[in-house]
Amino acid sequence: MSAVNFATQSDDSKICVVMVGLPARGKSLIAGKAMRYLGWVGISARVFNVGSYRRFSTPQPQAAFFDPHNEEGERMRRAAAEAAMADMLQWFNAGKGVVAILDATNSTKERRKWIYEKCHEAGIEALFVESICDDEDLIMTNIKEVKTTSPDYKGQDPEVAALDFRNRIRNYEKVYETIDDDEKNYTYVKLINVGSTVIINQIKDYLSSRLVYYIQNIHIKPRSIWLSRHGESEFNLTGRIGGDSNISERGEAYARALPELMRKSGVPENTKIVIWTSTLRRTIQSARHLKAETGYEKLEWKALDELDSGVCDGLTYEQIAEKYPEDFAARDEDKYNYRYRGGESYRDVVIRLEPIIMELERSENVIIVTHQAVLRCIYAYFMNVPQEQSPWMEVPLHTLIKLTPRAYGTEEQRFKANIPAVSTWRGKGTSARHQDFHAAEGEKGEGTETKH
Ligand SMILES: Nc1ncnc2c1ncn2[C@@H]1O[C@H](COP(=O)(O)OP(=O)(O)OP(=O)(O)O)[C@@H](O)[C@H]1O
Repeated sequence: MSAVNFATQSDDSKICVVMVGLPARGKSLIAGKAMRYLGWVGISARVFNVGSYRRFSTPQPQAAFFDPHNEEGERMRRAAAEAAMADMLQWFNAGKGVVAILDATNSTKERRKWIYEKCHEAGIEALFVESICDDEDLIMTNIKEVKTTSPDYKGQDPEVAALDFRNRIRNYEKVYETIDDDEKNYTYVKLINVGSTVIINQIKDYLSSRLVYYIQNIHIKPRSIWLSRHGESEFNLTGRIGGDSNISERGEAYARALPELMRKSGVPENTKIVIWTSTLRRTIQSARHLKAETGYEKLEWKALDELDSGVCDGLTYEQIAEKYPEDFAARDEDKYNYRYRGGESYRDVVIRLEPIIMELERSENVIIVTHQAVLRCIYAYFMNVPQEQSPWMEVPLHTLIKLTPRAYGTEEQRFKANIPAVSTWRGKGTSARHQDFHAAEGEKGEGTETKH
């Protein structure tokens, strides 16, 4: 494997991201997203959630359990933290772990000192991430949105659960200590009111700085991201890959249908949407009517250009199998890592898409009109699709995918334009099925699904 990513570029540091903050400050959301992002770029990461360890002994505690004067509660919470720490150290010792995320309130200086020392002894860099939020309305919304449905309150009245959770927070507030000058030797980032102010201290290595950059870009404003391949192209019709061909007549019909398809997918009133395309003709042409009819701002990104198929550019899969049989087989064997001669692999595409993902995290509503391989990589990021699976996913032509991020997952809806197109999907060990003229064949219909 010749691919390089930022995991291998950086030193071989092991990092423990230590979440800090009162309950309902988005710690688990940040932890979950960071893990998904790291997995996508190929870095082995795992979340150790102290709450789930505590649930073994105390599945449904009441607010009083978290009272600092409750000795029994304190002892059990300490035991849960120790068990999570032990598992984390064992995971690092087993050799494959690069980033562990310790998801708990870690609300006192004493607790953080204990974590810091444990990590230090084991040669692990501790990176503290504190989320501070004093917006009472937002906290109440958070409680109602995610806490009343937590396993801690299973089967309980949501109103009673919300009140109990509020009291749980009050108990934590009694002992909570924000990270301050006493801890100035630690590496930390403080996110205040969902990143409207960010304080960064003592970041030492490349991986930590990438992580901090990612975390500080996260926002929680409601928004959607729409994904579409370009309309059917002339190359699609002849089964050739790569190139910079125009869209076909049916591709043009899709381009005309796209504004209506967007409306059908549900665009909230007065929503500003930005169109992103690649620099290749087929995506620009596919977004042309959408831009003209809506007046949405449009950006062209080189990073969204299709996977570069090098010497195979302009060939059909049959021709590739004939001319480069070994390469064809090698690609089937490990499609994610296979790099076309003089071209790219999926792994290379993910690396060049990293700034796109960062920008997407910062952005609100965006429609991305791009290419099959690029779309698979972007989709894999949002839907947490494993690397070995993502290059084989079917992303049909003339279909709009709407992704809506929720607190702990992304909701997906697909909208098909009723315009036939060739299928460019190729199963392992076969040549392209580009002769199949049924965009809708065997696909998932319109529907909603949430993945975590
Ligand atoms: N930086 C933030 N500040 C405040 N709220 C946030 C932030 N990030 C995400 N949220 C919101 O917080 C809610 C998720 O809460 P989450 O479960 O992640 O909190 P938590 O801090 O892990 O709580 P707990 O300590 O109970 O596990 C979501 O509704 C999300 O929109």
